[in-house]
Amino acid sequence: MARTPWSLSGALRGMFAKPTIDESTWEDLEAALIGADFGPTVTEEVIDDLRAKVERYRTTDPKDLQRMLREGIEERLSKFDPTLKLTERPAVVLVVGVNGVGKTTTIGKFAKFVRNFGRTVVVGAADTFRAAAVEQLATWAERAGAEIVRPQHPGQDPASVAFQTVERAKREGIEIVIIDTAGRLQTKAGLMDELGKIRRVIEKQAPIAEVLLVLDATTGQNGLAQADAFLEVAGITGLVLTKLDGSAKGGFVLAVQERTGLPIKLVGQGEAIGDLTGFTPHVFAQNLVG
Ligand SMILES: Nc1nc2c(ncn2[C@@H]2O[C@H](COP(=O)(O)OP(=O)(O)OP(=O)(O)O)[C@@H](O)[C@H]2O)c(=O)[nH]1
Repeated sequence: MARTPWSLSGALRGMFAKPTIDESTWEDLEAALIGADFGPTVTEEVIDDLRAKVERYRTTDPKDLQRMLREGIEERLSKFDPTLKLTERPAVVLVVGVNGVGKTTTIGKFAKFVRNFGRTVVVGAADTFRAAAVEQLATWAERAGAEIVRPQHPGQDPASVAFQTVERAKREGIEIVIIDTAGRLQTKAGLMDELGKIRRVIEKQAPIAEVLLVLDATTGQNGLAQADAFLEVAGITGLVLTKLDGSAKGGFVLAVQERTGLPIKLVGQGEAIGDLTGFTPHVFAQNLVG
């Protein structure tokens, strides 16, 4: 498998090349985990757990340590359920996040992702203040083979666009609804008002299946702070990590789930329409640790 920029294999190479586990092994491991944005708490827990296992199994072989690290990370990642719940018809998905994290691109890729499973899709452009954003979304929708509902005039109430999108899905029997929302909201109260209103008008017609928060993996745990307001008010059901292809912060993937208590459901690793996948802990742990 191709090496990813977030793989630990480079940082751990020296350590696993040694004949036996010694004190410097633990120092190298700690530096590698901190460098990969696992954060101090997770790093300490992972190392304590590994030290205990090394002692219990009386091993001195770095290869065993590598396997135990991989299994330990997989186990922690697997505590969260990455399955998208899209069984309702229509299944309404709200997509939220701060500007620039890759929200529009993600919606385009996600539309394509569900189209690949043979589902019909309509996208709602409820980020109504920027005409350019609506056009960008329309381009992605077309590429994905999805319908789009646009605002009838700039600045139209986002909730009314969301309403019209769900209405159209019901009228035309479209299976999946994806609603784009504005990322540039100044205050938590403003965010709460706008998202609250969008939710209420949607729920008059259909339950909301998923609320996905998009996060940029290159900003890692620092970027998470910007999304705090969404975490507090938006009723998030899952996370989407974008730009993992350009990120050295593989540990963020574990840290973000544990810090938010929310599962990662989708991962973006490139700018092309096919560069979005579901999240599989086993595959991720394998690529991360080697
Ligand atoms: N390498 C890489 N680039 C990505 C990925 N996802 C998005 N991008 C890029 O990130 C930039 C921002 O993406 P947008 O989709 O416009 O982000 P947005 O959050 O909608 O931003 P606004 O439109 O400003 O709200 C674009 O240049 C995308 O091509 C990814 O998974 N990998």
